[in-house]
Amino acid sequence: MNEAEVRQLFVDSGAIMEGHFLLTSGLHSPLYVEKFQVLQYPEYTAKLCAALAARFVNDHIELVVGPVTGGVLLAHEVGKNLGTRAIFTERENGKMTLRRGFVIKPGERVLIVEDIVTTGGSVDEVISVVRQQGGTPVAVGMLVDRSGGKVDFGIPSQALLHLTVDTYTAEQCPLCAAGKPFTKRGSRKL
Ligand SMILES: O=P(O)(O)OC[C@H]1O[C@H](OP(=O)(O)OP(=O)(O)O)[C@H](O)[C@@H]1O
Ligand SMILES: O=C(O)c1cc(=O)[nH]c(=O)[nH]1
Ligand SMILES: [Mg+2]
Repeated sequence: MNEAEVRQLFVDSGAIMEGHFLLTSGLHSPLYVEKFQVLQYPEYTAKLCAALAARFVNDHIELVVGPVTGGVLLAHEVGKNLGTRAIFTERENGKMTLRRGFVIKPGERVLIVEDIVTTGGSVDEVISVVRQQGGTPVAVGMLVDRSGGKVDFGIPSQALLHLTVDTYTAEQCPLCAAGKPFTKRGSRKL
């Protein structure tokens, strides 16, 4: 899939939403990409993940890790394409962690996958978990990088779709200043 096809899939699925949103980073934004409007179709998830996995076929990936919620699906499908195990991280008392008895072997070469990246904070936390467990974070694969190319994980990264979207602190948010109420969509408890 090329970038235009990925963009069209997100638009046609109704994933691109306008309004006033509180993001997982605590930032506010007039645009939200509701990945599950796309991921609810297994056929689309499979196509996107095949395209993402293709970017990393020469990286000798041994394990794919993604953060809950979308990362569970993405890791599974990308791992299927790469012939690896697939596990996920989740937050415990707000801290990203590995549960469920998941183990990363020493030196294991890990691909981190993520659905939407805004600040890159969630991916950074997953990278830290992988390092703490003794694994080797090799690269990051994203469906959508909405940071305008600003994110830098210190390891190679690839995104299927690049967007540049405004984000604001609550204090600087023009939508707050205009009195427009915000909504919170993701699973993180803020
Ligand atoms: O780059 P960041 O600033 O960290 O933001 C991106 C993260 O926020 C969203 O997850 P969220 O925590 O809202 O939960 P969800 O995946 O369950 O929707 C999104 O799925 C990414 O994981
Ligand atoms: O930053 C976020 O929390 C976020 C932004 C976005 O567009 N979509 C999403 O699922 N999460
Ligand atoms: Mg998430």
